[in-house]
This record gives sequence, C-alpha cells and structure tokens, in this order.
Amino acid sequence: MAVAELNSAFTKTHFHSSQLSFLSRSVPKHQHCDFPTLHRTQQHARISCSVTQNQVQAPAVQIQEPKSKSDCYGVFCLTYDLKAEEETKSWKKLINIAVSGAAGMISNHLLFKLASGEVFGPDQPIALKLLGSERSLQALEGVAMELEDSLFPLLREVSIGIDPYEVFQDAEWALLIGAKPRGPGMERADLLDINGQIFAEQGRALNAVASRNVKVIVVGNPCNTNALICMKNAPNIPAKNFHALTRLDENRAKCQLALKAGVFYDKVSNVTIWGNHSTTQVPDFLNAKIDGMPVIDVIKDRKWLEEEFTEKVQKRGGVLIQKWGRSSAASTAVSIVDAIRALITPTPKGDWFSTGVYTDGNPYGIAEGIVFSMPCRSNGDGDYVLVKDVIFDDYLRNRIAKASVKLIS
Ligand SMILES: NC(=O)c1ccc[n+]([C@@H]2O[C@H](COP(=O)([O-])OP(=O)(O)OC[C@H]3O[C@@H](n4cnc5c(N)ncnc54)[C@H](O)[C@@H]3O)[C@@H](O)[C@H]2O)c1
Repeated sequence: MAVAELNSAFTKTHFHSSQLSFLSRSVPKHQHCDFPTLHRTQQHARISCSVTQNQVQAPAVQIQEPKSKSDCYGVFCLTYDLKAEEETKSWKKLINIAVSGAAGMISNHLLFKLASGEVFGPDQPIALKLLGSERSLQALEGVAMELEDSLFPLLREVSIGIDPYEVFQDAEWALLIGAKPRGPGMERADLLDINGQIFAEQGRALNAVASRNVKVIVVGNPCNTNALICMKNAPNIPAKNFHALTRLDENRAKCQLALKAGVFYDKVSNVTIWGNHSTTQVPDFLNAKIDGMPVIDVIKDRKWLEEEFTEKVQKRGGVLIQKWGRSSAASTAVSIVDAIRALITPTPKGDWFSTGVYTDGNPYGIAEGIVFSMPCRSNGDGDYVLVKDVIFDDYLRNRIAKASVKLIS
C-alpha cells in the first residue's frame, strides 16, 4: 500500500465530494489519490491518501445535507469545525465581511481579492455575506459559484441574499458598493432620493444586526452623502466607523504627481483628498511630498498644480468612463483594498491616508455634520485619528470651503 501524507492548513471536519478534486490536487502527480482521509492534530489537519491495487479503503468522508440557501451557498454549507479552528493557533478567528452590490463590476474584482487573503492576511479566514438587489439575485448566484470554484482555503462561508437585515448579521466590515446609477434624464435630486432610501435602510439594518463595532466603507455614489445617511440611521454604531471611499482619488493624485516629477509613484506620500468623491474634491499638493520633500519644491509649476493637476484628478473618473464605456471597477476595487489595509495596518511613520469621515470635532474648521475626506492615521486597530500637522494657504482654504458648501447644500 502506498501512502502519501499531505499537510494541509484545512481544518474542515467533513468534506463534500466536490472538494475531493481539490484534495487530490495536492497529491503528488505520480500518486493518484482517490480517497483522501482527514486526520486532525492539535495544530492542523493532515490528509493522508490510501491507494491499493486490490483493496479499496472507504473514505472517511461524511456527506452533509446543505443548510437552507438563506444561510449559506453551495459548498459553503458544509460544516466547519470552528471550535477546533479557534484552537488552532496559526489561524485567526473568522471575520464576517458584508458586501453590497456584490454582483456588480467592482465586487467582481474585490471579492476575489478578499477571498485570496490579499486584504486581511494569509492566516485570516473570512465569511462573505453578499447583498444584491432583486434584479441581480441570479447574477449573485453566479458570483457565489465562481467563489466555490476558486477553492480559496481562507474563504469559509458565503451567503447571498437581498434582505440587508439577514445579510448584515454580525458583519464586522460592511463594504457598501451597490447603489442606483444615474439613469438617462434622471435629476441629481431623484438619484439622491432613491439612494437615500437604500442607504437609510442599510443603515437601519446595520444598526439592528451588525457587530457593534462594524467598520463601514461606502463606495456607492454619491458616497459621502450615502455614508452620512447610513450613519444617521445607525445611532448604535460609532459615527467614526463610517467612511466614504476617496482612496481611489488619492491613488489617482499620486500617479499624476509621480508622472509629472518623473519618479516612481511609491515616492509620493502625504496626499490628502479633501471633500467629496466628485469633481469638487480638492487634491492637496501643498502638504504632499515627493521623496520626503514638499511637492511644491519638486514641481515648481504652481499653475500646473492648481489647474491641470487638480482638474485631472477631479475628472479622471469621467475620462475613464468615456474610454471604457463604464466606470472604473478594477482600480476602485484596488483602492477599497488600500482603504481597508490603511485601517488594519499601522500607517507608515510621517505619512497619512485619505478617507471620507464625519466632520464633528475636526481641527481644520470644516463645517460639522457632514462626511468629508480628510487626512487620517491609524495604528492598525481599525480606528483612525485625524492628522493635526497640516498646513493651509489661501488657495487650499478657499477650495476646501467651496467643497464643503457643496456637501452642505
Ligand atoms: N467612491 C468611489 O471611488 C467610486 C468609484 C467607482 C464607482 N463608484 C460607485 O460604486 C457603485 C457601484 O459601481 P459598479 O461599477 O460596481 O456598479 P454595477 O452597476 O456594476 O453594480 C452595482 C450592483 O449593485 C446592485 N444594487 C443596486 N441597488 C442595490 C441595493 N439596494 N442593494 C444591493 N445591491 C444593489 C446592482 O444590482 C448591481 O449588481 C456606483 O454607485 C459607482 O458610482 C464609486
């Protein structure tokens, strides 16, 4: 009898037949494995494969009846021995991540990054709770099927649904991407009204069923207003936990500064986007640095900075829509990853990042009661503080004042 023993980080106690193909994938090519068997040790599960010519050993596999679809999807309905998993020191406790608009284009990039471990780390198992609209439910099943077929070891649970009160249950992160896009002939006020209703409901649902310290990142536009509405409808969740995504704008600004200065973009730091993810945003070149030096000492063309650079960043999204015929999806997903990582890893010394947060108590004199992008630092615990040591000149002050007026009105 030939025996091939495989170490595996998997700690599932039961395997479904559809998972056997993955297990046998781990067997060295010359040793075909029909029946992998799970052995549990204190640290991790081990799979041994028994192969014999005359005698076929029965697999130690128990087929489970899937739970109902509202709880889980397909292969993710299998029961995992989470108690044993908690005992496994090399793995962290499962975290619940809710994603709305999960059948959309941004999510199509983001979900696979989340499931791969790229965002929360290679030792962090996750559960994905996917919220769709009634119209996108079938597409959502397609997304869940692709997640099944990707065999991500860290992806322990997937559930799909259209009721935020079910999907947001115990969510520790809520990435709110789904929103109604502006249709032909639709007025801005109509769009605000429809999305206002969506985000008010999602805020109430988070308030009712999510983790009390859930971190919420609103991506669906108009994201600052949507974040504010969501926050106001979730009074039991700290107001500072609500973010509107402006990291994409920060990344775009860094790219343009690097291009102009002729440096690689990792040399650009301390870039703040003030305001809203819209054409009124203020990309701050006054405080930004290139290779540790003020941008204005490296790029001495103030006219370019005030006019061309600022407008390029403000209008980048629109130009991209003209080229692609749709709005940015891959780079937005990357920036959501950056935004999460900015909160769960300590900010590099001297640097900061931009995120749209509640303005109450801000040290810059920005109107209170709105969600506005400002410079923040984090010690990596999911929380942040506003950066105090930023400088202003008349140009920057006026631009910020104009951007805040737009959000108040
Ligand atoms: N903040 C940013 O930097 C930034 C950048 C790019 C795009 N966006 C915004 O992100 C949003 C999504 O973009 P996309 O390209 O993924 O759009 P998309 O149209 O491809 O996907 C949106 C998905 O959300 C779903 N949806 C609509 N209403 C919903 C609801 N109430 N609950 C759950 N799901 C719902 C739709 O059915 C669709 O599947 C848009 O509002 C877009 O303007 C923001």
